[in-house]
Amino acid sequence: MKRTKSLWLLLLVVVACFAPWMLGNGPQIDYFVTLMILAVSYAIACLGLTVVSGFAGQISLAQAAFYGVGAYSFAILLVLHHVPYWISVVFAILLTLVSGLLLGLISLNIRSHYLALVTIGFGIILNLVFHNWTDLTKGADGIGGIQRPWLGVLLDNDKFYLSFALVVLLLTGFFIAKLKRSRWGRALLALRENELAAEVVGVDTYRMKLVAFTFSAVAGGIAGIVYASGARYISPDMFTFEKSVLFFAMTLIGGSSSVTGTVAGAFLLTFLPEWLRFLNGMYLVIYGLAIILVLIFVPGGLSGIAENLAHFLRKKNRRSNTIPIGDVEREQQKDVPGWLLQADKKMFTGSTADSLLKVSDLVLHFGGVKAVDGVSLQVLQGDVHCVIGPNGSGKSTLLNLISGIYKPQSGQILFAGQSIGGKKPSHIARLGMTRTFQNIRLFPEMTVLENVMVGLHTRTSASMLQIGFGLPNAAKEERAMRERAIEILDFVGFAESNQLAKNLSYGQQRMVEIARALVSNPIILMLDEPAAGMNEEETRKLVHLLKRLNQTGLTIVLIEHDMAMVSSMASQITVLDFGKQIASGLPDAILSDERVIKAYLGEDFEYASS
Ligand SMILES: Nc1ncnc2c1ncn2[C@@H]1O[C@H](COP(=O)(O)OP(=O)(O)OP(=O)(O)O)[C@@H](O)[C@H]1O
Repeated sequence: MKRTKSLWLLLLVVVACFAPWMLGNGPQIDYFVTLMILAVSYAIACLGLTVVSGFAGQISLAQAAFYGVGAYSFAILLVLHHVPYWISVVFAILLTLVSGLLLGLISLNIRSHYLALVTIGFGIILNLVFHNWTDLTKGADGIGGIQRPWLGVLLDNDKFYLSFALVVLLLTGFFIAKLKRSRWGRALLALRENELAAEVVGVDTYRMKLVAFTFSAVAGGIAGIVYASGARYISPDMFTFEKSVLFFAMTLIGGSSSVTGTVAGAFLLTFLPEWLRFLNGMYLVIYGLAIILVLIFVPGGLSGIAENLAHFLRKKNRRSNTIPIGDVEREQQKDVPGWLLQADKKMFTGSTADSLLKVSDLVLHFGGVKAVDGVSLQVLQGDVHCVIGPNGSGKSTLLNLISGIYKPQSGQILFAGQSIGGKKPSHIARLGMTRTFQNIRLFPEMTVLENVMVGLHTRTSASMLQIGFGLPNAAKEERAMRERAIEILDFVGFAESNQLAKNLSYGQQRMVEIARALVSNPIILMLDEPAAGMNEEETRKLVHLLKRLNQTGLTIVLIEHDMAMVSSMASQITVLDFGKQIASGLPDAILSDERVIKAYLGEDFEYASS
């Protein structure tokens, strides 16, 4: 498979090197070659946008600014300061990297349309710099006499330069395509799909945003260098806000998270105005209208059309092979994956007698609402510790505090002896505490397998460069991740994992969320009302699964209203009411406690000790 992809790349590089020479000669061809060089540079810039907007879901309207930073810093060094060609290239890329990092840092806590506005402002400021810092940039006059790379005479020929630019585009495209199918790509997609869920399974979303902005800036910078060297002249008019909008439109029309789609979109929107020129004054209207119609009627862009077609053809020939969620017979025959066994967890925590999780006097008030008001509890290794209480009593808030979603106003949370109060959710996940949500939070546009593989982000380490350049250790790690995710999915009852998470039934989605939380082999699994919305059969399977997991030594914190489930599973119970803990201890004592019956269980509750 890997060899096939490398052969494809080689073949395309060969085609890119020779195709321009097949074009013949003449002024029309010269113009076509010039446009092709422009389109290639646009496509590289748009690939950067694919990473930040398509993968990571961060709206960026500053891509023309990075295109400009790359072009200007390269031209200034090369032409005005006579720095050698490749040293100018390296410094120009480093400068765009820094500017991308800067925009990323500015944008960390800003979302949606506010983020779009910030990126517009960033782009406008840089364009003003290109225009007005005349000592540095030569202002509106621009910089001319930009040379081409080292093959001198040969690259002076536009056709040869086009071959060179096409090879740069191919390498960038392959690098990004590889990235998309890796731990980095999945983490970026998870950030786009559900930022909170990504954080809770261990993806450091701040870091991912910085990575996305920096990567997109570098691609923009490379594109700017390719353009500047190709056109031999640059001026500020080339790097305006309108150009950023054009890049955005190209990416959307192509299909924002598709590499081939983005490249197709860039070429289409570069050549479309030329094809429509016969319409004279009307061509811009038709061009604009065509873009609007595509965006309205084909929201997935060109790649969306191709995907739908492929999906339709595949569906025609396929039977569903997803194992129904209630298939307990099958589940009982499945072994618990070896890596989920207790030995690992003992090693991590030392003694089994220690309390794994200790919460003391935890407080979080929302204005006048005392959501959590001085709660203390201890979870021992191997426990199923249930937290129960009436609606609004503070159970989810307690879990949000423990998993790092909220910062406590006071009190302490110790996990395996370490204070974790106020730490980021991704940090807590890395330590070995994972969770599911009351309202399921999957990554809907990702497949079941990808959803679960995101859960392994904290347990893997291949760098972007190792992945992009296809180094063996990265490929090996990717295979191991895939195997492990398939193993845990198989264990929870999924034989087929290539469907999108959004297409699953409610009960199946719950199971995928649990598999995603389990795949990193956590020390504690925290579940917020996992049986909510499940039918009897699904709940039965869930209880069976959780019991088996607990038997492997997995410690479970369970918030649940289903008292049959609580009674059958709990080894300890904590009861909350109005944010206060009204009882905590063994199930026998708690479920027959007068205060608990009065506040929550009701007089009709009958406890059958198991
Ligand atoms: N982000 C928030 N901002 C303001 N108030 C909040 C917030 N989150 C929770 N609350 C309030 O805190 C209280 C406790 O809510 P919480 O969701 O923790 O209760 P719960 O026991 O999990 O309830 P349920 O069983 O219905 O899920 C409620 O009054 C709720 O309205």
